[in-house]
Amino acid sequence: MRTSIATVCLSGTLVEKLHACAEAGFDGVEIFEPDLIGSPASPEEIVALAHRLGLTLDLYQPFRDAEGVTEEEFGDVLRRARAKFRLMQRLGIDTMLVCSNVGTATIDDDEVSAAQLRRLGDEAAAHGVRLAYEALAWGRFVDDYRRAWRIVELADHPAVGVCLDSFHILSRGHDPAAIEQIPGDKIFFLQLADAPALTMDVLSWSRHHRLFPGEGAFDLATFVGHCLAAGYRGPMSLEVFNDVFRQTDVLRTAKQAKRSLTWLEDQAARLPLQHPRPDGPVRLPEVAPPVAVDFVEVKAEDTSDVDVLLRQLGFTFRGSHRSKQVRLWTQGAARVVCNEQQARDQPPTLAAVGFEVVDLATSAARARALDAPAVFRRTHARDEELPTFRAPDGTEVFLASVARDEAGWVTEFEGGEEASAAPLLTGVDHVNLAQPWHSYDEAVLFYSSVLSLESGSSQDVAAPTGLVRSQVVRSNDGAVRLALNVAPQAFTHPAGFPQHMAFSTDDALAAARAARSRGLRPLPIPANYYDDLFARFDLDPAVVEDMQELGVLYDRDGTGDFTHFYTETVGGVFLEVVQRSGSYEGYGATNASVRLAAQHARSTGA
Ligand SMILES: O=C(O)c1ccc(O)c(O)c1
Ligand SMILES: [Mg+2]
Repeated sequence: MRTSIATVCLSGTLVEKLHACAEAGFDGVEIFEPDLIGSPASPEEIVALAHRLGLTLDLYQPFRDAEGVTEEEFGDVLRRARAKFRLMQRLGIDTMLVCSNVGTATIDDDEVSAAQLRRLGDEAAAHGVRLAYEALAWGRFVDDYRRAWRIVELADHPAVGVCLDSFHILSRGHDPAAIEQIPGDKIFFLQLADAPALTMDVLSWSRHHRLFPGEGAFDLATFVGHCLAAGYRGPMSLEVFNDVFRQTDVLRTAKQAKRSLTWLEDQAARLPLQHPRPDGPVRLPEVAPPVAVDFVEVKAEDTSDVDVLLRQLGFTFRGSHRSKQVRLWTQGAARVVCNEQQARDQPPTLAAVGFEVVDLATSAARARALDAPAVFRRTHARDEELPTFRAPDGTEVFLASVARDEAGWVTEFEGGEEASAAPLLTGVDHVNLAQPWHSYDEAVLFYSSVLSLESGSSQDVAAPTGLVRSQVVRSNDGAVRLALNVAPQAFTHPAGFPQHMAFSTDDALAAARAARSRGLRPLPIPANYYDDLFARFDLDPAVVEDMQELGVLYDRDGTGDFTHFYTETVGGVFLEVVQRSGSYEGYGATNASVRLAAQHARSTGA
């Protein structure tokens, strides 16, 4: 399907925006009026540039406060509209978005609004223009797309149709199913935006927090499905007002936007549609989510502090790579690679995560179809070249075939020991990746779309230096879980906000005891925490005493419980050991804020 994007989604000047939209692969743009008014380029220059870039100009917007006004006021509406129609002729744009009246409406009467839109339609038609009437969620009288359609139906004018904007419909909780009652050729335009689930007034929500599809909580696939079933034939266009995207790199945001539409088109294509259109929607290569984390890589000039922690947690040193400065540690199914190549002056960070996928070729094709940037580096652990992509946070994502011959690359490591036959730690439970504030939403979309993971709701965890926003993307069966955390702004030092990997165990207390016997000093947890544990849960005092002694934390909900402990942080990395019982699916959010305070105390000595 044709793709389009409103210029308001992006940072920069109108000319910069057009270049970025074209480079990201959009077919067209919506010209957001303030971008044009503020541009030194004439309408004719904009047309020439768009033509040269291969972009169509699909929509001019917005035209405000047109209907439901007094006759006297309407005279001025017509005067304003004529000026805009002449401008649109210069721009060669044939569709103008008219949003429902917010500021000047005094007449709450569909007949009056319809008659005014009809007269505006006559004027538009005389200029070769059509009007797409959009119900803003905060419109004075018209704030529901079903009412906007009723007015358009009453107006009964060939140049008057509706514009459907997912935000205005889904933010109000309006059922999009009635879209199917609108004839497809009366849906003149379709604007798409996602948004996080927030409880706030819709105007602020819309103007500051919209997201690209796949980054928020709206069910946009179903929404688009209704539009396609209605017979909509126009472009899928993005209209996202967002405080972050207004200031991030224009090309990067445009590419993220395009990825979101590619993902959404695929989601919509999966729905059984009554009226599939001849030009799509296009499917992506379909892949199952990864079945496991293959390995996690720590990179540093000197990883020896991490090696010590791994040894204390019971990992076995499996050897050094025969040709590279890389060491392999394993325990159960968990593999950690310590990489000292090309890391001069770098403290330890989580640099890469490998994922085991069932169908390597198709997973790589999907990543490429979503324009995931390829990384070319010699794989540290094997001679075969694994498909590798760079996530928005800089993490390198390796794809490895679950069916490959494991012995192959492990034998490239020499001088190591035999893996333990009875490991206390059994695998990787989750990997926690710190996100720069400006690429968090992009990361949610990247990991969920490229790896076919599902994103849950986001949570805020209090730290002494700020709130840490956290969202998990995971496979349905929980075998792969990534926790994406936005670091508070205070974390600007080189190691950044600490990241961690959590290993699973069937007995966290035993694992903590064994680690202690190997010299591990767990992250110290305040006594107050254990006093509070008694208040939260009816626990055996002897068990809590053990927990306190070993720095072990505990959580429980209606589904099961969670017992876990943390190592100290080295550079930008720490390790966690977790035991899930019953069907507990959380991450101990209450405990995470205790952990953040403890880490803060350790780093400041306070
Ligand atoms: O926030 C606004 O005013 C506004 C303007 C035009 C739109 O298409 C829209 O959805 C919102
Ligand atoms: Mg809109």
